[in-house]
Amino acid sequence: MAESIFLESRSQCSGTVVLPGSKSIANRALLMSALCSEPVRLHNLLNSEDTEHMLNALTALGVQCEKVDKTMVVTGLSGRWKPAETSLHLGNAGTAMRPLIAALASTLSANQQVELTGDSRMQERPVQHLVEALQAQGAEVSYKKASGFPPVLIKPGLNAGDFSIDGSVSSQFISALLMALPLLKGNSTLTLVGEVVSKPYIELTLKMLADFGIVIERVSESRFHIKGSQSYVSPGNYHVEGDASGASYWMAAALLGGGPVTIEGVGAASIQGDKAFTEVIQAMGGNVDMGQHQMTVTGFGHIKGIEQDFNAIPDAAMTVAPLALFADKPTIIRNVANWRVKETDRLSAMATELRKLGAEVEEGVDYIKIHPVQQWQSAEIDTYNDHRMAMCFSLVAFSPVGITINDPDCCRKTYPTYFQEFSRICQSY
Ligand SMILES: O=C(O)C1=C[C@@H](OP(=O)(O)O)[C@@H](O)[C@H](O)C1
Ligand SMILES: C=C(OP(=O)(O)O)C(=O)O
Repeated sequence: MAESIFLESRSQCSGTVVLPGSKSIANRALLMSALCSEPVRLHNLLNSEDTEHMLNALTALGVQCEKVDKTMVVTGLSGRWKPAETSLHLGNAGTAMRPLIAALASTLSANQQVELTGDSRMQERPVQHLVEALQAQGAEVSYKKASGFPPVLIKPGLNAGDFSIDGSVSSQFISALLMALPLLKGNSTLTLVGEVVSKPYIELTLKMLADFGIVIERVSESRFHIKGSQSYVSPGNYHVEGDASGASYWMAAALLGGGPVTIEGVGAASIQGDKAFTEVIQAMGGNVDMGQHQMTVTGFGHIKGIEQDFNAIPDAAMTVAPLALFADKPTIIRNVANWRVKETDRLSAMATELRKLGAEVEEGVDYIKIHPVQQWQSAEIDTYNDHRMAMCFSLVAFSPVGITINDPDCCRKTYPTYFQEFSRICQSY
């Protein structure tokens, strides 16, 4: 794709979008399948940079991943990885890095060691809480560069026992432990400490673990009992539902462009927390007709500013920012401090780029307040190698001035076909 793309001013959006598979579900399903001993046929697996990294890593560990028609057939090794020593490059895929740290620490056998590394941004994204939780139970995980960040070297040595994990920076640390601890010899407990963020992703992990035959006993909101020596059991076939975070852009486009837009792949039956973005769309003035696995969104030409705690849906929350530019009053996106440790510092990047359009923006430690634009300025938007920055700012095409987006191709992390789809359903007349 071009280095930048100019999206001319649009006024309408209608049609049907079939969502690609969810990144969060795809990378969990790949890892869980790799931990089975019988094949799993994964349907509607997302094909994107983040899933490529997980697939390549599992393949390097000896897992057979074979594309048969539209299905990915994964034949796992129950954690009996093949190489004695290897280094795995995981790009900037948090859903690969964090779960693999814990899974490998739990399964490597004597004389095996694995280095996990990633791109330059991954080397700035924290893993300290997870690594400390593992080290406290004997894991040999060491930092190869900066303390607290990838790359890490993992050796065997982790024991079952009483684990405690700080969940205030990333829920991925908790998901990682929930997936890994059942593999240890011996029973464990897991206690969550700190103000846990992104909670629905923990529920997603628990639901998927149950689908793969793993039993986790939740004794309270923040405490789990986890039996050891469990085996992941192949469900045979596993369907990856559409990406609910990706759906947020089409819901927003329908709100701005009137709709109706039918979004297929996510509905009331979804197991992803980001389906709650439908409530945000309604609060901002849209209508959502929910089916079990799809929805239809309509807008009415009036967008309401909102103030809300978005801690539970940090990814979809970014989509509120471009909508706020068109609203009738200021919008405040609250409690999103961990935006700062994702693909880029999203609070800072969002404030900088929104201001280029003529918006008055206040950036707090853990919030952003966005005033509606009075006078649109045409701008060239930088995307910071952050797929969500690129996808969010496409929505500014509904302004009278259109929008230029630099490096739109960074959306390949989770949604490679995004801009083709955008041009297909968002029209200029
Ligand atoms: O577990 C997951 O699949 C994810 C959890 C969230 O991260 P944090 O828990 O770090 O907020 C989310 O932002 C990320 O895109 C995917
Ligand atoms: C934070 C994100 O990704 P990751 O899975 O790398 O954490 C995201 O997709 O918005």
